[in-house]
Amino acid sequence: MIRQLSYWSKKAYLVYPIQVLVGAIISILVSAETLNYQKKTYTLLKSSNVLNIIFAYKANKIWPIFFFSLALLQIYFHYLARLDVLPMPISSSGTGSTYLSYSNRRPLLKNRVITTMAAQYACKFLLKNLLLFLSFQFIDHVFIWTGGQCSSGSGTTSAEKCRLEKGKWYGGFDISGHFCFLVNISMILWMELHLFSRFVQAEDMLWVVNKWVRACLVITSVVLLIWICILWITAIYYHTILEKMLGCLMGYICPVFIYHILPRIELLHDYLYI
Ligand SMILES: CCCCCCCCCCCCCCCC(=O)SCCNC(=O)CCNC(=O)[C@H](O)C(C)(C)COP(=O)(O)O
Ligand SMILES: Nc1ncnc2c1ncn2[C@@H]1O[C@H](COP(=O)(O)O)[C@@H](OP(=O)(O)O)[C@H]1O
Repeated sequence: MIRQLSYWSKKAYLVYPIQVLVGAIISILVSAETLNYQKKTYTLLKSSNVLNIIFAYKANKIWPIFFFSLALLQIYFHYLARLDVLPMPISSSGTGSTYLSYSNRRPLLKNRVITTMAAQYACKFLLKNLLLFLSFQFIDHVFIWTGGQCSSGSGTTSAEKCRLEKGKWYGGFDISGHFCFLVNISMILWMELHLFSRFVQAEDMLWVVNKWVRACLVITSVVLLIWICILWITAIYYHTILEKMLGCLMGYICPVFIYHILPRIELLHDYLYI
């Protein structure tokens, strides 16, 4: 399972542009009338469908659960890998395997591993929120500058606030918030799954992956697949091709900053990476 996860999490970044491309082809080949009829007929295609409500509009409430679960897993496995004596299962008096007691603990190194990685994940979380905040400021202002508005009459410049006011967000160039948001949060989890599976294999710690670890990885993967399903609907039934392309492109802002730029900031390297 770990090996498959390492492979698919490495390839995941290709899925979203392919969805935009396939969705564009379908939206060209299938008439707008047919797509609009299907959108109005099938519940799963409507904005109010339960998947969209729970896994898109409330994604900022569920995403931290998976992010910090993977963070804790990474910290735990890095902590174990830094111990001199890993807990090797040994047969005992028939009461199931017990573990060697840890020896040669190096408190300083143990603490440094935990504190450094905790700082790393705190920084990743803050950076994700900051970059998404700025991205949605950009998306919403482009919409307003291109003549868009909210039908609630409040004059809000936020699509989210407009929706909460039960208004209609119409009239402007509407870069896909679903693609921008769901690709960003998905790519962060894919990157964390990749880093974890690669570390477990590199440190030969596959035997530490118990049923609880596997359950965490499987549930996270299922949610990522649900977000891919939601984006198939977005890719086929919503937005213009350019709005989806730009939304998808903006979906890589967080992964690029967090996993390619941040690790290369020398000033922070000693504080965030071990
Ligand atoms: C190098 C060290 C860096 C550390 C960072 C230091 C600075 C930290 C500051 C962090 C705080 C930032 C303040 C902003 C906090 C937020 O606003 S977080 C929320 C960001 N916004 C989103 O996540 C928007 C999500 N969008 C939605 O949910 C949308 O409703 C939707 C689902 C995409 C649907 O879009 P519609 O257009 O409404 O259809
Ligand atoms: N997968 C999906 N399922 C249902 N509705 C979707 C969707 N993707 C986008 N939409 C809808 O398309 C509109 C623009 O979405 P976004 O800008 O976030 O990509 C939003 O509708 P509303 O305008 O009714 O809120 C959103 O709910």
